[in-house]
Amino acid sequence: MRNSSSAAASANDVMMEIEASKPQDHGIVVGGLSPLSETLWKEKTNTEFIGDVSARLAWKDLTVMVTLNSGETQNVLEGLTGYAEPGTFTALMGPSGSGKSTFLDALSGRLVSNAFLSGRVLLNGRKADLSFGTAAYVTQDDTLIGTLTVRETISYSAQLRLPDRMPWSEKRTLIESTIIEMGLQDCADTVIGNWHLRGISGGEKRRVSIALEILMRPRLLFLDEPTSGLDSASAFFVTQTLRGLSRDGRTVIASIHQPSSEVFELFDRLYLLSGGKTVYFGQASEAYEFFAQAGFPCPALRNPSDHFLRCINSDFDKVKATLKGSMKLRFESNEDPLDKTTTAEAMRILVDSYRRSQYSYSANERVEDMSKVKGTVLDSGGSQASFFMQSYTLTKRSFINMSRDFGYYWLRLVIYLVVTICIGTIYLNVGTGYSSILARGACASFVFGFVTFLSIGGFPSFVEDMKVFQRERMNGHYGVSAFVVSNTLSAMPFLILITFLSGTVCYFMVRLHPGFTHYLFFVICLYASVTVVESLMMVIASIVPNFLMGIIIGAGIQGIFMLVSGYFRLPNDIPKPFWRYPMSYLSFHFWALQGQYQNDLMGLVFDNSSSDLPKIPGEFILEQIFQIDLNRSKWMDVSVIFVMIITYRIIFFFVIKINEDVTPWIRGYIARRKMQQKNGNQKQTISPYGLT
Ligand SMILES: Nc1ncnc2c1ncn2[C@@H]1O[C@H](COP(=O)(O)OP(=O)(O)OP(=O)(O)O)[C@@H](O)[C@H]1O
Repeated sequence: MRNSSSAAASANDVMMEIEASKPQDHGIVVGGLSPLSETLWKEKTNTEFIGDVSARLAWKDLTVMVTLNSGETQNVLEGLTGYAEPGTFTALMGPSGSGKSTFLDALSGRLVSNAFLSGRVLLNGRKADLSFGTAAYVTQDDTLIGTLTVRETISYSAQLRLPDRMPWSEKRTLIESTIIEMGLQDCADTVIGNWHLRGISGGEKRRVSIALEILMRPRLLFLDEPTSGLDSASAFFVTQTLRGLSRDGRTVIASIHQPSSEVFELFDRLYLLSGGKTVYFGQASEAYEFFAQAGFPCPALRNPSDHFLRCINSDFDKVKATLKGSMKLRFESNEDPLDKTTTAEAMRILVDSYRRSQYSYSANERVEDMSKVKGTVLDSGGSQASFFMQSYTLTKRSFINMSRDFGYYWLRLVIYLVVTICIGTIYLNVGTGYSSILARGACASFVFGFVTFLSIGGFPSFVEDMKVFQRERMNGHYGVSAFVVSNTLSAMPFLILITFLSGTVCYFMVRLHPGFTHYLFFVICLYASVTVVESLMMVIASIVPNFLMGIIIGAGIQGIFMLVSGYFRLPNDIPKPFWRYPMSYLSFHFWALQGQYQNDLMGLVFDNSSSDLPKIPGEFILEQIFQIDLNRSKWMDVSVIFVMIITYRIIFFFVIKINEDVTPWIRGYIARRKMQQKNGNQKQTISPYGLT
């Protein structure tokens, strides 16, 4: 009874959360905030909160210039002027390579380092730095965690970003209302899907990606080709959802590739780009008229968006020329003006017509008006959750993912067990005869060399983790340190389980040195060795995000480390420069073998029962045959491996930081230098003023 009333209450909350942001009249709601959105935004705004947190975005004379490797510069966007208002859905269209993605990147502050922006981008009349969370940005690819359900994906994202002090009931209301808003109720408890789990459809995945970004109730939403790769019904559903989001007073800008006529009808405004220039900006419904006035009316029965793109896609010129050359195209008399002129010429006419048109004039006027009105400063600054909440949530999410993904650790556990059973049967009850001396050495070398090497198999999963991290990081969901901490902690239980089980099988089948501490050392050393390989592979994944290249590099590094471990060549015989110092000391195999040899042989006596040959103490073998320094404790050797794990984790942290902060700066600097040198050579000057 109590449960059902609380469920009803929470359902009411969810409906209130949605209802409050629905349009009240026939028109568009501006700044209509639900109760929870209002709480969130009150904390985010720098200026006095006046209830209106709508985003009015205007851009004037926006030009983006990129430097190419040769030092040449190229204008990708040229003098774009326009605006996007709350409650509207602006579609950005243009042929491939026309600059749509660059335009979205320029507006959202995500331009790559060799691209330079000039002109103004104003948010609510103020110069805006839109990076990290002020505006939400949904990228083209859906990098989601395949093992989580839709509801879990959104819930974890909420816990990662919503303030810690917000009660769970309120967080749940936001999560449920987001699920309803994106039409995901039917698949809320279905997994996203991966290589071995059948999951939700492509259109649903796209809606989950959008749901994650609207969770924090952003007022400005950028989407890069949200409908590409979807069938017409899914594309229509996604676009309809975006239009619905805009009707809640949000400002939505999306680049759309080849929309169907149903999808086209959902656009409020259309920004048509070709070769980086504005072909048309205005009401989507007035675009027909503009094209007709410019001399390119849309023929009856043709999809308007197909016609617009046909008029401005210069690739058609090349296609026509090729077909003409091969005599495949017969020219019949046709009334279509496009058949009488080249696309390049049509584009020139359209760009000129737009520049002189009423549409361009009124866009300029509106931009001027918008830049005079100073509104609320929208600066969300990304996640509002504390470092501990972020680390805890990421650890939990990552742990659940690892436990559900068969390929992450379970498969490795099976392989480890199979391999260690093989080792166990080959070295079964190895004994203390003379021949067991080399057998013990070889067994240790194989376990700490090849068996730990198998950890490389986790690399594809690390790469997937890095992709999710990069998307979430770009959108300001959490910090790098929280990611590194969670990544380390979540793997720990699995690695302990794998090494404990396989180490135990191997230890007792081979019957290595008897005694609990010896067994414990063997398992700890195996755990440390597998963890250090994982840490090394994580560093590689952060530098080389391609899994084939990463596996090859990881295998190469481990092969070299194995070579100098002291088994294939005895420590004192390894050439001193480079191989012994520093390579053997950098090799974790070296420390693992030194420790395990001591652990196994010290205290044992080897004899040969069939002859009168002398008994050989383990200490003698260690010093004289394996060249082990007995003054150093085996625990010291294993400690060195733990220090290596920490060092690799620190390197991992810094590599991510360098990738984020230093590399773009260096690339930008190089691009600028190349540009300056080129200009110097050509005795030209490109004004650096206004370039950012
Ligand atoms: N950083 C850059 N360096 C060099 N060239 C660039 C850079 N960014 C964009 N370009 C070039 O600018 C043009 C526009 O690229 P952009 O990705 O913005 O086009 P698009 O309209 O989004 O294309 P698509 O629809 O195929 O994704 C392309 O020719 C591209 O090669």
